[in-house]
Amino acid sequence: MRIGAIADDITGATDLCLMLTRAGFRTVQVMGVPEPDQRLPDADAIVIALKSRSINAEMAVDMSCAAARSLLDAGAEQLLFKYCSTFDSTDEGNIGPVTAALMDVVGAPLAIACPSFPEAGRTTYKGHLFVGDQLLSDSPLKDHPLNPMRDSNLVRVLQRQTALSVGLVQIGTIWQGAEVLRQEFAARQAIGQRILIVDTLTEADLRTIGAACEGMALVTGGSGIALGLAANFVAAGKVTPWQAPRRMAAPAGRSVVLAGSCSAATLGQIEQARAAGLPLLAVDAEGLAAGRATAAELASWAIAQPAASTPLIYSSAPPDTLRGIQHRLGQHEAGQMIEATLAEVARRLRDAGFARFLIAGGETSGAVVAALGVTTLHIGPEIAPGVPWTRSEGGADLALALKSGNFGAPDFFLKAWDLLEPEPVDV
Ligand SMILES: Nc1ncnc2c1ncn2[C@@H]1O[C@H](COP(=O)(O)OP(=O)(O)O)[C@@H](O)[C@H]1O
Ligand SMILES: O=C(O)[C@@H](O)C(=O)COP(=O)(O)O
Repeated sequence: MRIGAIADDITGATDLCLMLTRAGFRTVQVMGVPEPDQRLPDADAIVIALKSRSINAEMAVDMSCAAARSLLDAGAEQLLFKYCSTFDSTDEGNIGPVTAALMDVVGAPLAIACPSFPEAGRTTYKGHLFVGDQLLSDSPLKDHPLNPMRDSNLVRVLQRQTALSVGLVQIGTIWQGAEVLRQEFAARQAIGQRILIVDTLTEADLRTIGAACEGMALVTGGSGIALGLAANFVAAGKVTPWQAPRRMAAPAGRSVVLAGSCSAATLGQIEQARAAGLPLLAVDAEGLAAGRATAAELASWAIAQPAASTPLIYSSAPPDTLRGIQHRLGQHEAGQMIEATLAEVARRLRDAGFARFLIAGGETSGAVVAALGVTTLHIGPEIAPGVPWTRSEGGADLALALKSGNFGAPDFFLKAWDLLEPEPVDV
């Protein structure tokens, strides 16, 4: 194994798997911290998907370190800690505490923090994160249900989370190339800086940063950073690039979309699906809390739709509605209740013969996949930047598209299915 990665949520993990696959790596996604006797699959990269983004920092540290140790035991040459390209975290963590703990695990004196993913519009300039043309703090991420991002200055955000000294390497240094950047890393280390936010505007910058990180035991960032890291192994002849298939064989069975993301992209995708005439059902959060609505009813509604249709069940709500629900039910309580409900719906639909699931939302996907008993995902074709089709192993045999709430074009819920082939075709 060349790269062993720990992702703080499941859609982030599939995003990273797709990036590594694109770079020619045979990549497998494993769900949760492996059991001590669990043999990890043979692959160029293994990505362990955790659900550690929004939990308490101590638990996130424990899980991440355990995952790191299992990757190192399985021979990983370089560790990557993958978090969101919008740096989703709170003042308590978990990016800072997990980075610091992983640095201890591998004995790294310095780590970079590079969330940028220019292809998805995430860039960093003078340490400020942009989402498209907006500062992070002006973007829809300011209204995220669990990790509202209201400060774009990543040095400031990260410094609030860790006692380690956080520095910034600006774009001008990156443009001087990998060798100068490596010297800059050494100079920063010499003055006591331990974690460096690195500016990134383009894919070329990611490649330069990746090249400068060759041989570093630990790198942290979004999926974009994997581009350059993987290229190092290919250039060194350690990985023979593999061409991923453009379509994927999917098990026979009905299709459904379950959306628990309240991100602007998901809200737009729901409206496009509505306009296209997909059968749609909104989850009544307050009804669930009061026992007036149940997962069983939601699942029965989907089962009753025409077999050839793709029903869509969503809890997604715009910021004002969301704030009202959270005010009445509690932020985490509401989130967990909805995650548990959509997970239960998924389990019931699987039992009723649904085999093709499109799930919108990282936390939502984590809850659904756990409920379905899936342990491993094989990466299939790219639906949109950051979102591949996957096929499951462990639990039932399913085609799963796990969409980060923020990703995908408005017609994502309509077009994703076009990449699936009926069996038999090799995955
Ligand atoms: N109507 C709602 N009211 C309150 N919380 C909600 C509602 N709909 C979804 N949520 C919660 O918001 C969170 C969305 O996070 P996530 O699934 O990671 O989406 P994203 O990928 O957009 O970040 C989940 O915990 C989900 O249960
Ligand atoms: O890096 C990204 O933007 C994604 O890979 C990701 O982590 C998104 O998280 P969710 O929006 O919670 O799915």
